[in-house]
Formats: sequence, structure tokens, C-alpha cells
Amino acid sequence: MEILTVKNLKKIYTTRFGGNKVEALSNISFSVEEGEYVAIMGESGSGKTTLLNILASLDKPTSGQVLLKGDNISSMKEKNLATFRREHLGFVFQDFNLLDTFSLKDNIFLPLVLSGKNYKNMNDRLIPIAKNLGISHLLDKFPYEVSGGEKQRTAVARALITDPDIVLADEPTGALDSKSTGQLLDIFSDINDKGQTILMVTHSTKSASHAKRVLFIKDGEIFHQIYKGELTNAQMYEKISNTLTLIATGGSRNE
Ligand SMILES: Nc1ncnc2c1ncn2[C@@H]1O[C@H](COP(=O)(O)OP(=O)(O)OP(=O)(O)O)[C@@H](O)[C@H]1O
Repeated sequence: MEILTVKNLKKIYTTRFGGNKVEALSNISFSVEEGEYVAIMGESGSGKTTLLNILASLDKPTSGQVLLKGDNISSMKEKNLATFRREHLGFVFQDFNLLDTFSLKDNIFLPLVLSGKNYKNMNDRLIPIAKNLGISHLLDKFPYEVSGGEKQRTAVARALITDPDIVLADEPTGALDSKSTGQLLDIFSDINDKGQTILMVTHSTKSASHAKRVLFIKDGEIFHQIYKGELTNAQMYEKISNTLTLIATGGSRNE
């Protein structure tokens, strides 16, 4: 089943005072099936963040549609969007976005508190997720008391606690050292194996090599895509590197 359908997205930024227009996305179409793990790559300025913001319903496209399980989020009213985001989407950001004055547990509970869930219900959900992410012993600590990798695992727990249709991750390993990066990528593969749909924007070839499909954006369009299939992470890494070189050297996708 298709979870996410993106149809002919165009985004033109108009600078203030009616100045220059920037076409960040010119015509993007793709879909994500339930249970997929997709990475989106592209050079700096290719439109990745713009695309993710539109998928996250944080920004509106100039034209085109984003359907999540058939609901057109690009035409949804602002007042319904916050609830929609909370109930259907999970977010993982490069810089964790945890609240410093909340314990890790309260950070993870936040989306459930906002949805009006009771404590027992929240705790029942938290226990298996925290165990799976290896943070059960840290739940009463505050963000400043734990490592970057532990913060990011907390952010993943917060993303998963609402059982979202899709996890949207923006450069999730960008602020992590290589050991924590490895742990986070293992966690993403593990939750994906258990059925969680993931869409991740990343510059990191290593991170993308864990995904089952990689989409490449160039000049505001999907330039190419690679399926992992039976490839190992190392083979996928090489295939992605070759495609990035092709993009950087201005080659065509058929070369
Ligand atoms: N708010 C904005 N107003 C005007 N132009 C913008 C705005 N945000 C992004 N752009 C432009 O749109 C294009 C795409 O930017 P975007 O941030 O989506 O790229 P990116 O692929 O995420 O880049 P990076 O990898 O460096 O984060 C760029 O040319 C950028 O300068």
C-alpha cells in the first residue's frame, strides 16, 4: 500500500519586496510504500530541506500535492495540521530538538500528553520502545546529562511513541560521532524490519547505504533512484558514491 504520494511538486520562493524568485523544486513526483526505508540525497541547495518541510506539512508547495494515506496534506487547513502531524508523522532532526528542562521520559511523552493520553497508557507504550532503543536506564535524566547518541535515541523514541505512519528524518546522523551513527543506523534498520516506514534526507553516503531505496534530487527534480535489493551496505555505498560523482560532474543518468 502507498503511504506517501508526491505529485508534481513545485516550490518557488519569492524573496521579500517582490525580488528574485528561486525555484527550489521544479517537478517532483514519487511515492513511498508502507514499510519502505527511503533516503533522499542531493547536493547542497538541491531542494532536500524544502521537500522535507513540505512533506512534514511545515510549508506549502507552490503547486502539486502530497497525499498521506490518501489525505491531501497540502490542502489541509492550518488549524488541523498540528494534530495531523502529531498523529501521523514522527520527526527526527539533526540537532535532536529535545526540551532541555524536560527529562528524557517527559520529552518522549510530549506528543502523547498533547494528545491527551493518560500516564498508564503512555508508560505502557514507552517501556518496549525504551528497551529496544537501549535508553530505559536514562529516562529520568535530562538532555544535558546524556550523550549525543543517547539524545538522538530519545528523539527516535519520541518519534515512535505515537506509532506514526511514517518517520521523517532530517540528517539524523549529522551531529553524531561514528559509533553513535552506527548505532542509530542499526536502530533505523531494526525498526524498519519491524515495519516502520522511514524517509530520511541525508548528505551521508554511509547513512543512505542502509536505506532500501535512494532518491537523488538534482535541479529540483528526481534525477535517479537506486534500489538496494540484495546489495550489502558496502556495495550500496559504492553505487551511491558513483551516482553522486555522476551528479557532481554533470553527467546524465543514462551514462
Ligand atoms: N526561505 C527561502 N527563501 C528563498 N530561497 C530559499 C529559501 N529556502 C531555500 N531557498 C533556496 O531554495 C533552494 C533549495 O534549498 P534547500 O534548503 O531546500 O536545499 P538543500 O538541498 O536542503 O540544501 P542543503 O543540503 O545545503 O541543506 C536553494 O537555492 C536555496 O537557496
